[in-house]
Amino acid sequence: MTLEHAQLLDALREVELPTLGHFIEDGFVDPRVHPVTRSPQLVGFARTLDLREPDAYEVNRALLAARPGEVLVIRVAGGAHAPVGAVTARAAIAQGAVGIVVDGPVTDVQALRETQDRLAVYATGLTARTTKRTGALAGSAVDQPVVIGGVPVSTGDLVLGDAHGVLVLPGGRIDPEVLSAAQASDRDEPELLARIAAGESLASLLPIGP
Ligand SMILES: O=C([O-])CC(=O)C(=O)O
Ligand SMILES: [Mg+2]
Repeated sequence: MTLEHAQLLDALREVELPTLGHFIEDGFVDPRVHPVTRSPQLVGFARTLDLREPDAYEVNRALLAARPGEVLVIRVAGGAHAPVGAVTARAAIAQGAVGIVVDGPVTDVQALRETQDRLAVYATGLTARTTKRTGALAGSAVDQPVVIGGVPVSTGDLVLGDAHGVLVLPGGRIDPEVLSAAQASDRDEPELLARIAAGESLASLLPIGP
């Protein structure tokens, strides 16, 4: 990872996702994929898994492929089986992964919360219906592009997450002007809030046109 790269990741860990929402329109995952853990801001590179069948062996293949700093991004066809729970989460952490995003449910919720400082987990909900050792996917699902909450994701895309949900940046890129505009907005907002709280005229604080 270059220094520039590391600085970008650091900046993305600091910027507020809702601030990026003022400047970016695409890439926000549908809010039905929501945080299951109370974790630090998530920033990492996607490692995708397209679970067309609820095949537990294929989940293990994705875990073996995961690299430090990655986020497992899993689409669950049918949305009824949990591919992630206590064992998966611990294995992901052992591989250095920083998050898991599932378009589908997860399980073992208590265990997921115990490791929430190290692994952010996003999902559509909870279920006790888990994956099975069927081998149905036979190694065909890791690194396949997926659509998660309406957003296409490929291995190597940047995945951001906070308490509000998940944002995907295709190709791991963000327009530097967008990032600096968001950083400036974050810097300026506390003063605006203070001025509103102090009773300053709203007409002078809230623009109503360009
Ligand atoms: O095997 C699964 O489907 C998920 C699970 O329970 C775990 O990771 O512990
Ligand atoms: Mg389990």
